Amino acid sequence: MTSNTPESPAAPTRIQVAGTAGTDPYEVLVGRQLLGELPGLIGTRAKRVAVIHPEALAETGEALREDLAGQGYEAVAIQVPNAEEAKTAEVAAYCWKALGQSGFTRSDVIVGVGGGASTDLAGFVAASWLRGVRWIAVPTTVLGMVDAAVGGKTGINTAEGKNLVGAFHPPAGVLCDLAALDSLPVNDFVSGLAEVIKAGFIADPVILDLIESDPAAARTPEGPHTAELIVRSIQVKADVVSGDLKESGARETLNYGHTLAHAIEKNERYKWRHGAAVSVGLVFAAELGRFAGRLDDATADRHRAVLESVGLPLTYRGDQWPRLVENMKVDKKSRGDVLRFIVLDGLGKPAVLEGPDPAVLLAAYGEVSG
Ligand SMILES: NC(=O)c1ccc[n+]([C@@H]2O[C@H](COP(=O)([O-])OP(=O)(O)OC[C@H]3O[C@@H](n4cnc5c(N)ncnc54)[C@H](O)[C@@H]3O)[C@@H](O)[C@H]2O)c1
Ligand SMILES: O=C(O)C(=O)C[C@@H](O)[C@H](O)[C@H](O)COP(=O)(O)O
Ligand SMILES: [Zn+2]
Repeated sequence: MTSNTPESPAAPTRIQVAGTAGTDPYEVLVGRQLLGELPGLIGTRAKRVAVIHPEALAETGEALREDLAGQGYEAVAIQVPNAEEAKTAEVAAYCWKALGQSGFTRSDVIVGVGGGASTDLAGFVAASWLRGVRWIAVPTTVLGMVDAAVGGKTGINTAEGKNLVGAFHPPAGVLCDLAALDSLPVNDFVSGLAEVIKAGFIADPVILDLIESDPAAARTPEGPHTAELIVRSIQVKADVVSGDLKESGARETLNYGHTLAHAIEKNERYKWRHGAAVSVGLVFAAELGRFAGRLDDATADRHRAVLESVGLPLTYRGDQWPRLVENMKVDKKSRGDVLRFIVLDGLGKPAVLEGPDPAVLLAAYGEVSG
């Protein structure tokens, strides 16, 4: 990837997401200085635009609001808490109130700016307001760009579990401005790499090769492969959701590592970053595949090695297993009382493991107990 000057940004990479289940297709753009794309995505019918952004991006949110107001829209900025504190029914209700007070109609548009938590909330507000208004995602974290903003899963958490309330409501477009990553704290940058590595294991091993070639560089926005890692991961997600928006089959593979990850997040009252929990969940899923006799040792071991090389966690508290099993029961892949996991039958070969023997589950957990 070549660098570009402020005067002449290189043309963005465009990744297509097909419309399925009666939804429209859309594009994910990756590049720099992409906000000029917003008016085209907002369209001519909108009179009002609501910019939902986290506290950490107060200046960005206000600048965007001013810019849109300068273009003639009635623009409001709705500031929400950072991270998982935004993914609550109370914050969604706060957003609904702001939309109601601004007279927001079905032809108006929401712009969700921020990390995955902010775009999950903004998308959910868009899905629920007037039973669905258009929205545009402007992800500003690695994780948001490669995963959360793409694919139309929107939602909030409840005390009982992660993302338990939500809707499939794809955006009209996704703008990934790589410059946003410059202000991201390193822990948040690295946390996003867990989903990048997930994409590598389930579908695109070149991702793993690129990270393994220089793990220290992979931890930074300036890394030589950062843009390629992001584009490749988005392509993996786009390919899957283009064929299965509502997770009736192939989309479950994107949940690799998430059954345990979400149980950990709930156990930590959503104070852990999602990517950190996914990292532990990926090691667990690899061990589960190995103990179930489905995954070879080399590929299972590679999980631990590549995750550790970028500084992601590999273990969780050994004494929490009974609580984690309880938490996993509300995983969205569960059917009745049967737990279902995504495991690998080999590199790039994700598959479902249904109702594993509790002894196998415990053995796999033994490998991630710290
Ligand atoms: N919908 C999906 O398909 C999907 C996929 C993966 C993850 N998710 C969700 O995404 C969330 C995690 O997203 P995340 O890792 O982006 O975390 P996050 O949204 O919590 O963001 C992390 C922190 O960084 C701040 N921030 C965001 N952009 C910044 C920037 N450019 N500079 C400085 N600070 C910035 C945020 O305000 C927050 O405090 C979880 O809730 C997870 O469930 C959803
Ligand atoms: O897009 C998907 O599908 C995924 O599973 C991607 C996950 O990385 C993401 O964390 C998603 O929000 C999890 O969904 P959930 O349905 O298990 O809540
Ligand atoms: Zn995830």
